[in-house]
Amino acid sequence: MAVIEFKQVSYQVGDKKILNQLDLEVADNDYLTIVGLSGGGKSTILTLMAQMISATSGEIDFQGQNVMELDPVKYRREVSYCVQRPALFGETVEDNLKFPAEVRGVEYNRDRALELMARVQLPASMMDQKVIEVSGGERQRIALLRNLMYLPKVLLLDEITTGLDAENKAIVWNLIRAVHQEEQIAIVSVTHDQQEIENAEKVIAVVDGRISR
Ligand SMILES: Nc1ncnc2c1ncn2[C@@H]1O[C@H](COP(=O)(O)OP(=O)(O)OP(=O)(O)O)[C@@H](O)[C@H]1O
Repeated sequence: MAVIEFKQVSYQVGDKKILNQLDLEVADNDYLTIVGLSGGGKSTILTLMAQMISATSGEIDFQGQNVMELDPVKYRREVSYCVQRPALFGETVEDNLKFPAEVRGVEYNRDRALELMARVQLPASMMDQKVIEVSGGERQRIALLRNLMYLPKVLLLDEITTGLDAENKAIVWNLIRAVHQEEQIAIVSVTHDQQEIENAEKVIAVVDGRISR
């Protein structure tokens, strides 16, 4: 079954057609990699999936229901969006891992946070580290853990390993592949990374706002 489905989705700003009558399906356990030249519309597809913006025309469904009819707060818990060079919140690393519990009004699960930290090779001692003191690679890993404290149905990744070194990239991809396989989370990843593209399960190329087949 499709977890996200685009039906003839267009996105236009002024006279500029950014996406043109796009049909696209993300199945329950897909790992979809979106590629294409710069400016083709890849990030726009992700921001539409994340409901940061709304389609100009057409319909986007989540598990068979029009997203326009769904509660945006609940939707964002199911469809989680991670960007390149994400901002960290609060003062410490742990503030970021507490945040998902705070917005849900539930108790923070420190064991879960520590388990995730270990999976991306961050020591427990880093919990108290100030966010302004973490490196770019650490920041990307911490932000990704924030997305995974509560497992979404779909994880949207916008060039999240761009600018990271090979070691950091491998750590990040290992966790993503693991949650995809173990927890059956659908992944939609926009990338220019050659290695990621070579290892991709399903690739979609976007050219001038359309899927090129
Ligand atoms: N709000 C907006 N107003 C005007 N133009 C926009 C807006 N959002 C996106 N665009 C334009 O739409 C096109 C597609 O942008 P998008 O960011 O989706 O491309 P992309 O394929 O992700 O590119 P890149 O690989 O460089 O990140 C670009 O030409 C961009 O300038």
